[in-house]
Amino acid sequence: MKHLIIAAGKPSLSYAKDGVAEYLKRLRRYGNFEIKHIKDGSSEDVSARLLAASEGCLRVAMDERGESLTTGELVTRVNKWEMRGTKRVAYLIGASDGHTQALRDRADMIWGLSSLTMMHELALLVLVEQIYRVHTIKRGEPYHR
Ligand SMILES: C[S@@+](CC[C@H](N)C(=O)[O-])C[C@H]1O[C@@H](n2cnc3c(N)ncnc32)[C@H](O)[C@@H]1O
Repeated sequence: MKHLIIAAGKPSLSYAKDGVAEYLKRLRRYGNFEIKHIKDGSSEDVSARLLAASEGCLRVAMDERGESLTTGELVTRVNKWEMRGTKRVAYLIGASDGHTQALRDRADMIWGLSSLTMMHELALLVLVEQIYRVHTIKRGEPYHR
């Protein structure tokens, strides 16, 4: 299953950029992971671009008001998607004013990393760390302890 992360705006915080690059590098040996940065703008424009870029994917809208999962529950969710034959999952990180209702309505899941509002680049970093953590758990590797 391919994991595609789509985020609005180019990364500008060097520490977040470095962290994301590090986890993406580590993830290489676990499968197919990609981060796509789309043009920033209003919620309407960004949500429309996120929907277009995630066509055909199982959509996970990242949102602080979303469902809260433990890492173990996330492993179960990823396993379930794989067992159902999902080919591509897209995690959607929104603009400064968040996602539109139209995007929420078309999401298969709305996931909150915490109930704190984070800058989109920090949300991206926490997201890739969790995706990395999930894959080390699936392989029985010690990182997750
Ligand atoms: C600055 S936040 C937008 C906050 C905006 N006020 C809202 O109502 O959604 C930019 C993006 O980062 C992501 N984000 C920020 N905090 C998050 C969290 N705790 N969980 C999941 N995603 C988060 C979301 O995708 C959000 O659209």
